[in-house]
Amino acid sequence: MRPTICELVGVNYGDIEMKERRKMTKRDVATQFLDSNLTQFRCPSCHAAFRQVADGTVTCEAGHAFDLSKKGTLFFLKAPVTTEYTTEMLTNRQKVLGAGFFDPMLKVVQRFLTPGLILDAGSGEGTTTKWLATHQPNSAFVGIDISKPAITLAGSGPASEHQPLFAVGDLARLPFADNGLAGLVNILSPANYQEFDRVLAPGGRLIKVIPNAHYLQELRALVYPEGNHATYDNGPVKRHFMAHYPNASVTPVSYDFDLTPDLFAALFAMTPLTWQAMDRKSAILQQGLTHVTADFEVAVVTVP
Ligand SMILES: C[S@@+](CC[C@H](N)C(=O)[O-])C[C@H]1O[C@@H](n2cnc3c(N)ncnc32)[C@H](O)[C@@H]1O
Ligand SMILES: [Zn+2]
Repeated sequence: MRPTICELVGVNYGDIEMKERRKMTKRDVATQFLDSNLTQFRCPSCHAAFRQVADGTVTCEAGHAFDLSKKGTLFFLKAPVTTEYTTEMLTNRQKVLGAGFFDPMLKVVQRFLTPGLILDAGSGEGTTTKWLATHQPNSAFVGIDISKPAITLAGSGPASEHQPLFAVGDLARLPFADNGLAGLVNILSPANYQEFDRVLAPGGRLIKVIPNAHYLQELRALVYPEGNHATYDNGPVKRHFMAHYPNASVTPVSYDFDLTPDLFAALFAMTPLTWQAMDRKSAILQQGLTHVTADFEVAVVTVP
């Protein structure tokens, strides 16, 4: 028998033929994902294993039940948490990232990934998770973010062939069993290294991306024309990471990204950085930028 596309690319979606998968709803796709990887998860409330996923609900051994939304997303928090990112900011972030702003950085992240189940911790509106899932088809990806509006956006649009599973959750209380993940990416987001160590398998990779000094420097210069805020100091975040993982390697990634007026407006609207300059918004938008610097450090460690 000829292999299906799923078998050819090696994604663990179970035995479902691709033409059957195309007829599935997003909730079905998420159910299939969970069913195929159920032992890798655990209940975020009581830490018991998940017993089953059926009728759109995943249930733990102790009876805690989590319903899949129509978008195939899960809600793993006790109560919603409000963050500084509004749906409008997240939509603009999706537009800028969708235009490829992070692509060269994500290519470097992808180089360090090994096949298996991979978590994007602090996935935001999901563009990074989807990009990695498409470019690393022999792995399965989960995106977790504490912001419900972010995960709602991540779950929007048609499900792709390599659809990640998205869940609202806290990266300090991850819904994963101990020592199961092949990889954990943590891009411009907060971290909890104790929890990351718990969920990573021996030999698993942690890849943390932090902004470097010149990240968005042209935008910073517009926002703070008089001050010394045009560069960003990643020292505290990097020192904290290196203290926990002294054997980590760090790869700098820096490039220029071209902006149209439309993309510049989206860039201005996607970050809290520009809140300082809301009173000068129309002047800044008129002045515009034709390009902006992307400057990161990609810190990688293989856990023992
Ligand atoms: C600057 S955004 C980066 C999002 C995405 N990685 C990206 O690069 O576009 C930081 C993200 O971390 C999320 N976050 C903050 N605290 C979190 C927590 N305790 N658990 C999960 N996500 C969290 C925020 O909701 C936000 O989406
Ligand atoms: Zn439970």
